[in-house]
Amino acid sequence: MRTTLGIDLGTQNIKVIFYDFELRQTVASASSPLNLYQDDCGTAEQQAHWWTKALRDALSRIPQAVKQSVIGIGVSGQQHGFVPLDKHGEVLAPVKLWCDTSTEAECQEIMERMGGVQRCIELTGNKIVTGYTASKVLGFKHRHAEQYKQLDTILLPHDYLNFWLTGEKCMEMGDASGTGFLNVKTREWCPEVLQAIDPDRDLTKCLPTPRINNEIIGSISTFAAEKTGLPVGTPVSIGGGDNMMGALGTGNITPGNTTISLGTSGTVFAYSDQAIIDDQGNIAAFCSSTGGWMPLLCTMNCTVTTELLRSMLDVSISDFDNTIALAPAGSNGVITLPFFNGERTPNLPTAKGCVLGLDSQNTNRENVLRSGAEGATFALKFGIDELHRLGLTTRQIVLTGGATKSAVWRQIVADITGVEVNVLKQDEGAAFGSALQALCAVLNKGAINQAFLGEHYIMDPQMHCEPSIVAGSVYAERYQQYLSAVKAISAIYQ
Ligand SMILES: Nc1ncnc2c1ncn2[C@@H]1O[C@H](COP(=O)(O)OP(=O)(O)O)[C@@H](O)[C@H]1O
Ligand SMILES: O=C(CO)[C@@H](O)[C@H](O)COP(=O)(O)O
Repeated sequence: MRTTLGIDLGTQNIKVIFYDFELRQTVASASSPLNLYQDDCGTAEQQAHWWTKALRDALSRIPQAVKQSVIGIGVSGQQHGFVPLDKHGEVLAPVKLWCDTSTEAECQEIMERMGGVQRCIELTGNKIVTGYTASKVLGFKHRHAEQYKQLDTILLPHDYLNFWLTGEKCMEMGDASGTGFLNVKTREWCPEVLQAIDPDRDLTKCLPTPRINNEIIGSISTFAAEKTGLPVGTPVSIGGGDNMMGALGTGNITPGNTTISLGTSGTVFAYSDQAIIDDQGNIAAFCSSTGGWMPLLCTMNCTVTTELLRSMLDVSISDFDNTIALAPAGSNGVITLPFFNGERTPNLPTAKGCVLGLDSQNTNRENVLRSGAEGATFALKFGIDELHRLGLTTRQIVLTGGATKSAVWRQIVADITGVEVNVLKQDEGAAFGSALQALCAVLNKGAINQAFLGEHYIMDPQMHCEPSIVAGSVYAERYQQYLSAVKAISAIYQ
């Protein structure tokens, strides 16, 4: 048996999958949950050592024979988080995550110093929105002046795991494009943003050069081998942001494909062989990890919404589908605006979740819970519309992320978007993508192409969903109501 290991550092859990590339199947997998520290000022943090502990925990449940079969390892991770290291490689502070909105004032401060939002988009391809790394670095400077002086290296979450596994500090172009300080057109750090963060210091000295090739960055150190049971010397590929690895793991490596991820965040993204810059700033102009670009819309409240409602309504995950199946498409008029953690798109960092349309007849668990899944999906339908506005097309949607396991939610995606939905047999897109990247790095000289990978993308016919015309017409009307409701509450939360 020969496998590659894909590791995905998500927000709610870390997953490991061992992919037997000869049999084309996952032979072992495990996940371990992660805590998240949040407060009512928008803070969302994790400790970097929680990640390594969870990784060790997940790997401890994999048989040693499977671990010995690994010929390459790839790491995927939640984007944007800021891991500040001192010169000894020690982490200086808790990691502010992609969903931390506490540095919204710093987003504004950076863009004002750069000459405004449009200038920022002109220089980097993106505006600095809540969650991107740039504002977290300035927030760190403001609030932890002493530790900021000791800042030696800026890493992103998956870079930190790479560092822990191999001792190498590096960055990958796709994940680097989510910092806010990369010019996505030239693929170089943008001096104007870095100076807006700190005019007195050359922050490029804290940044590893972003790498564009899917190369091997190092190998499992003796230290990491002792902690994890992985064979010392196993090659580790560069990895990438979870959406970039999700693109690779859902076959989204050529134009014309669309992926939706139903995870803690909701994302919708496409592949493009040229930079797609949105002057309205709804679609992020990220780089892909496969040499192109990855226009993406991210919402901060996808399964966040269903988890909160599920917990309030006391519905177990195994009863989730049965419960929401009791409500019809459109949830009998209940509409949830899912902004429980504030929101990035629409740009409403201080917004709150709102449940609208309740009356004496429709106030029940099934309508409210289903409206949560529908609201989170309306937010992603907006992403599809925005991609179309920028000239991209959608032939099919490949779904990934934890909630892909919900058959009812899969159908909701097809019905709201009006597009057929497919799921790969290897449905853990980000973990699978990093396992495939490791495979390409070890056996295909880093080249990622359909010719080498095509045979690994196997659709699961049982997960396929065709859009329903009847449900689609209910949703078309409800979507317009959703958009009007977002507009109405924007006035309250702006
Ligand atoms: N059967 C299911 N039905 C609905 N939602 C599910 C189901 N299984 C998992 N989920 C959701 O998926 C979430 C985890 O998604 P995942 O993509 O792993 O998140 P992340 O990568 O952000 O940590 C869970 O918290 C849960 O809300
Ligand atoms: O911020 C973004 C994308 O811009 C998020 O998609 C994060 O990358 C977190 O992903 P999940 O934990 O939901 O997988």
